[in-house]
Amino acid sequence: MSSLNLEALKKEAAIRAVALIGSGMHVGLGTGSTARYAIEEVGRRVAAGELTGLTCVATSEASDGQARALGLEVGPLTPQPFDLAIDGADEITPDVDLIKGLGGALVREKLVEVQARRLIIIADHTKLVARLGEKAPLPIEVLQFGVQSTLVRLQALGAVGELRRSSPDLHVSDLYVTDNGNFIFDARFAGADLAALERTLKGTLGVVETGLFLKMAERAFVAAPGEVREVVRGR
Ligand SMILES: O=C[C@H](O)[C@H](O)[C@H](O)COP(=O)(O)O
Repeated sequence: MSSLNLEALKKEAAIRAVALIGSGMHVGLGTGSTARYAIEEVGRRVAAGELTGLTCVATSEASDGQARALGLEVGPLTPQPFDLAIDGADEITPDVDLIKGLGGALVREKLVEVQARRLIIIADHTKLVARLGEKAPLPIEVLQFGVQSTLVRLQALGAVGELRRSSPDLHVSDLYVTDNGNFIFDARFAGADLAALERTLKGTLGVVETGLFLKMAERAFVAAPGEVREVVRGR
């Protein structure tokens, strides 16, 4: 499938999710190439007068900038629950467990989305997997300070991977730095107990957060040619 067609599918999924937003809602805005379409559609609906009194929190500097440029009201993260958060994902299981963070925004995404009454995922069909880790590595955000020591601890847990670079260009040796000033270790793990893996990783010194989003999402709109499929947790 051409990348142009995939973009059209991402947009279709985004439009379906944004249709769930109503006036006066407090909304979490995701990050990435699919979430961009959702933010664009929110902006369109606000500009058309279809939505009023919306307040938003963005999960990255990029999404914050896009939303503000569209005239959306964007504020800081407070303990106020979100009616809805809409975001993309890198892998989606049939029970809507997720790997997120290939776009580098996993920490802010988790901080926002854990407060969402409804977390709605949007994606094209290439993101569907039977098991997490099938295609994507697991992004783990780690502190810059002492990173080599953190990597030794992660490798001792069985992680195989590498620190993310800022560019796939082999001549660029700079490491990717997140909006929070941290590095990302893209890891592969053997083993099936992801909840246990998450607990172990969160207990590892130097680890800030992981891209495992387990039992957080309510549903995913997954667009394939000719249909947008709803994948619902617990169904
Ligand atoms: O850190 C980034 C996020 O988790 C994204 O939502 C995820 O990587 C999916 O991005 P995209 O829609 O560009 O495939």
